[in-house]
Amino acid sequence: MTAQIIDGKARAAALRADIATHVARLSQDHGVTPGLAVVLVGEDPASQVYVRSKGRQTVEAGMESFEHKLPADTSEDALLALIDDLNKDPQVHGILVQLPLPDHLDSDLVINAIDPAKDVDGFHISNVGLLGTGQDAMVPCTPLGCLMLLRETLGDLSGMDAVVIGRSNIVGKPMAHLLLGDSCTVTIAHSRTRDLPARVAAADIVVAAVGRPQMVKGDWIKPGATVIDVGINRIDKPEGGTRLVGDVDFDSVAPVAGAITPVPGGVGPMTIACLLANTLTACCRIHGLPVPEGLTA
Ligand SMILES: Nc1nc2c(c(=O)[nH]1)N[C@@H](CN(C=O)c1ccc(C(=O)N[C@@H](CCC(=O)O)C(=O)O)cc1)CN2
Repeated sequence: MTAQIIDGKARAAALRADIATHVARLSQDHGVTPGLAVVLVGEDPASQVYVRSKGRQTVEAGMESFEHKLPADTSEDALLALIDDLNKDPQVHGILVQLPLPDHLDSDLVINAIDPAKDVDGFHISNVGLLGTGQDAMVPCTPLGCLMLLRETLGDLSGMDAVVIGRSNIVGKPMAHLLLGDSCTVTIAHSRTRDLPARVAAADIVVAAVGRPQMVKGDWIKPGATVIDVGINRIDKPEGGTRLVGDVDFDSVAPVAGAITPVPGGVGPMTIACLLANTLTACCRIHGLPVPEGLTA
């Protein structure tokens, strides 16, 4: 068996095109343009790339982009004051603070200062609680993107056995809640999990979000399973230079799995497309307008 390659890049492009259509209609019919504010503290090179992509794709979708780039030594008070301004700004419907923040800043404190209605990352404790109790929440972008890819690949997920490897607040935990919401039987595995290969071998769906390059091997995988690789790891190439790999050993897993996301070009592009989806959702909710179908969990 050779796995179907799940083309996240193409799926993300289609989602962005759909969002752009809705944004144009929103402006025309209601005179409202969704606005996304992205806050970057410091000069982490990867974060700079992601923030640039977010700004570009926001504008391409017809939305307003507000970028706030702050020096690495920005104080917590200054950052909280900026968030307070953005919470009050009627042009801003979505607020995102790029992570990781420099060590002297308390991420939880900063995230929980964002108005939950504008929390397009879905990291605010209110949105975490709403998702955990099956209510309408802003859903974290990466897990939302994974869910969209899974539904498109498999259709109804009900009754399937899913393993989520990784228990982060950004991916692992919300992913598990989303799969549970779609009536999967969910195992959350982590660094202390005993006999991880055996647990993975029992799963119809494997979501790897552990941050360890090529950890999940082909002989762990149930033949025909769907494998979603959230990892983005840069490793050295034997001939010099570097390349991106996921948390899944693609070469050994692809011949066994039924479907698999590549890295790059799988989950990553869906993260930013879902950020735009969440911004449109937040804008509609704030203005009391119906949220277009297909953007939320
Ligand atoms: N506030 C947030 N911070 C971070 C998030 C997040 O969702 N919210 N996620 C990650 C980084 N991230 C977006 O911010 C992100 C990561 C990767 C990609 C992506 O498209 N990756 C490409 C490869 C890119 C490359 O060449 O390096 C791919 O997988 O094809 C988009 C967004 C941490 N911080």
